[in-house]
Amino acid sequence: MDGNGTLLIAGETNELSPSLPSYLRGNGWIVDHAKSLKDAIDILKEKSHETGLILIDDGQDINVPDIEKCLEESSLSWMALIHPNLLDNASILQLLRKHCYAYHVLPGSDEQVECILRHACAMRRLHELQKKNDATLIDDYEMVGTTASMKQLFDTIRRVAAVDAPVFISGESGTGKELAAHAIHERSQRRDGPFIAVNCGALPSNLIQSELFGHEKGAFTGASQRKIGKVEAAQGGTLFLDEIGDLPLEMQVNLLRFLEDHQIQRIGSTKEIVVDVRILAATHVDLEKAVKEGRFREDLYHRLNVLQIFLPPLRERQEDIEVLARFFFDKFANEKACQVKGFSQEALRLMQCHSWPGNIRELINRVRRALVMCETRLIKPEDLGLERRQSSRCIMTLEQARDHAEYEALVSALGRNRYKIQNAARDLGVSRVTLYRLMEKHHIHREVAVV
Ligand SMILES: Nc1ncnc2c1ncn2[C@@H]1O[C@H](COP(=O)(O)OP(=O)(O)OP(=O)(O)O)[C@@H](O)[C@H]1O
Repeated sequence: MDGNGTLLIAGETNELSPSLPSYLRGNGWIVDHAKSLKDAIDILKEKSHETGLILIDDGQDINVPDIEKCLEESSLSWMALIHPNLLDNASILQLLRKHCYAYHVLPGSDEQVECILRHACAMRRLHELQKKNDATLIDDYEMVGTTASMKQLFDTIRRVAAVDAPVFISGESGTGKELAAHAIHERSQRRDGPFIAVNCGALPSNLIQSELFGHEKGAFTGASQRKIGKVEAAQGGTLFLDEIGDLPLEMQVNLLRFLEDHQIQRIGSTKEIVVDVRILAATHVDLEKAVKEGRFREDLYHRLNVLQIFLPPLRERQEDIEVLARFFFDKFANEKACQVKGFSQEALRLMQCHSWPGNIRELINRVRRALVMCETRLIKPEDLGLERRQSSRCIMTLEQARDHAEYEALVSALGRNRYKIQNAARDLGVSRVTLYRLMEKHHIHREVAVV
């Protein structure tokens, strides 16, 4: 590790290793020392450290929730120094597993402790470096993307944000249409005005008129109050009309009229109100087809379709899958300290092969689920709910294809022979020793195998 690491020591060192802080300082560490957990939490709130050393002695009343609070306060790399008696304490062991990079049982020499701290600090720096590399790929509205199509999209967003014309955003469900609309608004001159989103598909047809344009008190049965519609609420800002393809034909006429004269009338009123909004519309259906089939007005289509943005499906953005997965992993893992450190190679490979019908929304859900399900340091395919079965759309090198075929042949022979090693080995034309070696290579568990 190059340079000095920053370290917070939490706990009283006097009886344990009185020389430790000065030893570490002497070796170039920048050390803060909090004698109590409460002081440690206060310091962590103010200052960031790369590494933490928490001392858990047996003599005191062990307060597990307080220790956990301290370990969760910051995402630094923790090492624990614990009294040997605590190795029987299930809650302490769970804390170590969940929050610490490493632990050492007392007594530990200053050299040993420093060696572990150096590793912890190096891992922390590696993690930060990777985050920084990924972060450079994140646009400033938290839209992640590395592929050429995403870079082009970010560029288009910047361009369309600079003008005030309507934008038509298309793309499959979950590809980020609403996020793109937000990004346009945030970069436009209207950023200080409201951003109002309306899901045209979710509105019952009898309420759409009032929802969009508002109504006066007593305009119809049940209209006990004046209601400002979404269009008026977006005054000075941006109105995002999601699922515009689901807007009933009669409402399409009203919307077209508004787009032409920028005036609305609340139901039950004859007063024209001028509303200055920018319209962004989105759909996941083929609107041109809807126009051809007479379900969508052609004049409205052309009004909305001045500028276009297309959000590509995730399966066509292979390089983005891993970057996005890591982005959401960091986002959710940081919400709570957890023992999961990343994705296994197999999980990453299967993510590349999956067709992602739900696009980024599906990826988010799978990563969240994996963080809950995962019981090891690395997320496995099953934690993500992805099958090990290979999808035909995955791009593989010859070596990967061979590897995969080998795995499939092993699993199928073992399954056919109910995990009887001798029989499976005979079917495969290999020795038992070779079969064992191959099972180990592919992480096929021997516990279920019968010799
Ligand atoms: N490039 C991206 N980087 C980071 N997060 C993204 C990106 N694109 C989409 N997301 C996230 O994915 C989720 C789905 O995005 P969004 O709601 O914008 O999709 P949509 O296309 O509008 O979906 P629908 O058609 O179902 O309304 C959101 O949580 C959004 O923040």
